[in-house]
Amino acid sequence: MRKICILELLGAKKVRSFESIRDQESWRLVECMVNEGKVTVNLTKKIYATINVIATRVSVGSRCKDHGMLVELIEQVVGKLMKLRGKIDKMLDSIISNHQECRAGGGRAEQNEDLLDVLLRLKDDGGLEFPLTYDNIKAVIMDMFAASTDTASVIIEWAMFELMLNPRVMHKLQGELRWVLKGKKKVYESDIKDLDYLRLVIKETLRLHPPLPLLVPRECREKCEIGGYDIPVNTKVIINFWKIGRDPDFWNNPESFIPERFSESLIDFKGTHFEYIPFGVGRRICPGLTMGLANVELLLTRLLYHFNWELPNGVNPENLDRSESFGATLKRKHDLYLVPSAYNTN
Ligand code: HEM
Repeated sequence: MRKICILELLGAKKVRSFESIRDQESWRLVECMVNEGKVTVNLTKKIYATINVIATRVSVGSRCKDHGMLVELIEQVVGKLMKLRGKIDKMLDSIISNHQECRAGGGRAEQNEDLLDVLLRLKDDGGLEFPLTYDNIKAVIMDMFAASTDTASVIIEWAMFELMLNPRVMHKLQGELRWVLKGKKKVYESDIKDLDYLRLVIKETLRLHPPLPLLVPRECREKCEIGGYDIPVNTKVIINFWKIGRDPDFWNNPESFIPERFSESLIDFKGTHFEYIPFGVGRRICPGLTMGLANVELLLTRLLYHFNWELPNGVNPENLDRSESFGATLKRKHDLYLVPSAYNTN
């Protein structure tokens, strides 16, 4: 299944094929905020809703009549897994049969397939070492929703938080965006390749605020010794990347938000530099890295290029709340409220 994810679902070509979905949904958010004018917005909710719709459309297309309901149920699913399982299962059954009807009528061209189309095609084609069942397919679709929504939205939110706290970085980043994009009325994904500082800002955000701070648990396959302690075989090992990312042995001024620290450095997040593993490492490294970054880069760029941002009345950077919530994903404890004013959108 991991092989299918990497080769068929989450590879660079497939990620590129969803460019128009990322474009439409992040632009919908820009237009909505431009229309609302200069008022305080709950940015947490807006980012989450946008990323969520992108994840849903990418996974099962927009043909699902129960879309809104599905999104709501998925939000609740983490806490109430067993109770909601039956409901979600039914809904996924109905989405699957819609897709099958479409396939029976000739189906979609390969470049227009959503992830569910790909999985159904692989199932029908046969020839897989382990044939796919509908339960397998439903489980993967649920994983795609869950793994792509929280991760990308919390990165964007923490990046916005750090930028409000660090006006120097905000100024430099918006300077880069507006210099490179030279008055464009709308930013596209193809513009993003030239935004070097944006990439450093995302990297630094991932260091201080990794969405999955403890990665996924592992098990020791061999007995070993670490720091004088004997670790028996089969011990569950949890890697605390949050702590590693702030370890003064590896990072100068670890608590400060300094994107430039990555500019002359070869450190990247592909899992070979163990001091920096926001996407994990080894055989279980995140297969959705390209898809996740594509979502983060476009939405963040549009939020920063098309708007200037202020704190709501009465809030100073010093009392911006930085509390984290407890859970598998490192979310903010409280929603982030900011005031956008539109820049160069008409
Ligand atoms: C940009 C945001 C993302 C971040 C920071 C992130 C981070 C991670 C991390 C840290 C792991 C655990 C890796 C390990 O323990 O070595 C992981 C696993 C995983 N991620 Fe992501 N992820 C992101 C986006 C996505 C997306 C968009 C998808 C799918 C559409 C995805 C699918 C998965 C899956 C299926 C696994 C489990 C892989 C396995 O256990 O073999 N992720 N991710």
